[in-house]
Amino acid sequence: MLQLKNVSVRFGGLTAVNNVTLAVGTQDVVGLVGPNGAGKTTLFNAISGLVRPTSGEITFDGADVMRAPMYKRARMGIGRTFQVPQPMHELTVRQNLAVAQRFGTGSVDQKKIDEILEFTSLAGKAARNAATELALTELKALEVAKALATNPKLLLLDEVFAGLETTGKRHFMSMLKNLHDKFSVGIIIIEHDIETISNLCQRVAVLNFGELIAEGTPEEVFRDPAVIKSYTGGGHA
Ligand SMILES: Nc1ncnc2c1ncn2[C@@H]1O[C@H](COP(=O)(O)OP(=O)(O)OP(=O)(O)O)[C@@H](O)[C@H]1O
Repeated sequence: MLQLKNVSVRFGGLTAVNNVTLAVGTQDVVGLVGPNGAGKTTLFNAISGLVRPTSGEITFDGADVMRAPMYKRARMGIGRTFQVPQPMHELTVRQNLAVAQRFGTGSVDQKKIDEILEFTSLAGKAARNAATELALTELKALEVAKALATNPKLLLLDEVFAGLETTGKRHFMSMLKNLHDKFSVGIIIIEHDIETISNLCQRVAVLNFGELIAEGTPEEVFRDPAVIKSYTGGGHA
């Protein structure tokens, strides 16, 4: 469904993503890992339309999306979260979901919003101000809820576990484990914790200095010497 072919993103002299080729289907839950600065978020930005690749091809359900703006990609089914939660200020949790839903689908469906609020354990917080009245775990859940409200076929999750305490992490883990089945979405998840990735994903892709250096099952990838070297600061594999 998502197909990247030789995608590169350069910022001036820096190549943040280098010639990446990757395919992800609706049934896939793929972990995207790699050291800090490896290009993971930039790759998400390229897929969701926040940055334009310098070269390469991106197709979604067979359609070329390289020049499509973010909202068009959202309407085609590419949803995402941001590393730092970005609730819309002055709006309640429910209103945040309604805005996200309109962005992604063109209309508002309160029944679907109720379902998402329930799934993300935010039903009791629906009337709260999203920017000022939520704890970090709830803000992170709202990021996922907003992405779900856009009705994605493919969901890009950017470090949703970051900063959470053990209980919050456990809660998120069980939510994400059900997410794929409940909403029939493919998932690409950026996450640093190897155990979390191994728990959630059937496949892992590893970036290092913008290059895809390994792809396979968690067992295969995390014992690959090139991957271990990249994680232990060995630089270019
Ligand atoms: N808008 C930008 N302008 C210039 N350089 C950028 C921009 N966005 C990212 N970069 C650079 O591109 C490289 C890749 O960054 P990116 O945030 O994609 O890495 P990452 O793998 O997501 O890192 P982390 O795990 O720390 O979030 C870094 O060197 C970063 O400084």
